[in-house]
Amino acid sequence: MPIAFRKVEGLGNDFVLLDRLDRSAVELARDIAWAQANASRVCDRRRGVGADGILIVGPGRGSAEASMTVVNFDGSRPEMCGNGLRCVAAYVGERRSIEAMTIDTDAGPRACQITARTGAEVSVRVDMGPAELLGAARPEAGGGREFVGVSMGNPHAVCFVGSDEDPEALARTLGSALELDPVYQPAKTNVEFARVQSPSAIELWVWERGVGITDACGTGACGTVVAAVEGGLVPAGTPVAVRLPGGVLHVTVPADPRVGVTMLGPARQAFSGVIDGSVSPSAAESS
Ligand SMILES: N[C@@H](CCC[C@H](N)C(=O)O)C(=O)O
Repeated sequence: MPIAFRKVEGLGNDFVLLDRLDRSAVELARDIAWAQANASRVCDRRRGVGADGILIVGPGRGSAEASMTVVNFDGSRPEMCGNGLRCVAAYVGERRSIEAMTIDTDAGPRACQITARTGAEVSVRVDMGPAELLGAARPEAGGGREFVGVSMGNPHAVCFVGSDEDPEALARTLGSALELDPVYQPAKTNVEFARVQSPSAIELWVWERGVGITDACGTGACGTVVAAVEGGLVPAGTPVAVRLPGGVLHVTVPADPRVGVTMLGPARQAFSGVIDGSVSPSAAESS
């Protein structure tokens, strides 16, 4: 069966979006299972469409306009995805001709507001919901560094580095081992290496659970600013520019992060296409 999709991205964190707005609960569950079983093939950058994950846009519950289910590259199902949520809001906004909406996620309903349109790019402000501080840890794989645990619905371990360390190199060399470190089992974790550049700017590299290094991570940006506010590195209540490899997200954390974190950033549809049903086997399977 041919499968129509849209390719969407937020700061280069890219997804295959499947529109399932008119599906029943049973059909939606079947499509999510298909996505989980085929994610690494569909998302393969040489043999498939190429993406960090799959977004399944289903009908909303209650007053929500839609639901978002996220599937990571490796087929796992995370609770939340900030960049994905902006992409879904932009898509639902276009389909329904609305600017404000609520999207159900596996971490709860999230309010989204389209704030601007510039050509193909849409700016979306998202209420990312409450953050939860999970405490500090010194995981074995971290070489003695301290990581602050933050939940944005999904788990993050944030490490602040000084000017003598390179956050990109640390994310690339330590990310995988930290994701799988015994301290973070069984859920595993997303891993952030951040450098505070000023009270209103943070440089950030993220190793994403179930994916690897990505160009940007919305929940990672929010979790990092929550950890920075908690540590007194940036003030609460004012926007912080989080500079990721793919661009900038603006994150505001209130004095009490349990009240709700807001994130502002772009979303864009890159192209649309059809998966013809013969997605190539992954390199691992064919070798
Ligand atoms: N890229 C996302 C996060 C996607 C989920 C993450 N890999 C996890 O497993 O928690 C974002 O923009 O937040």
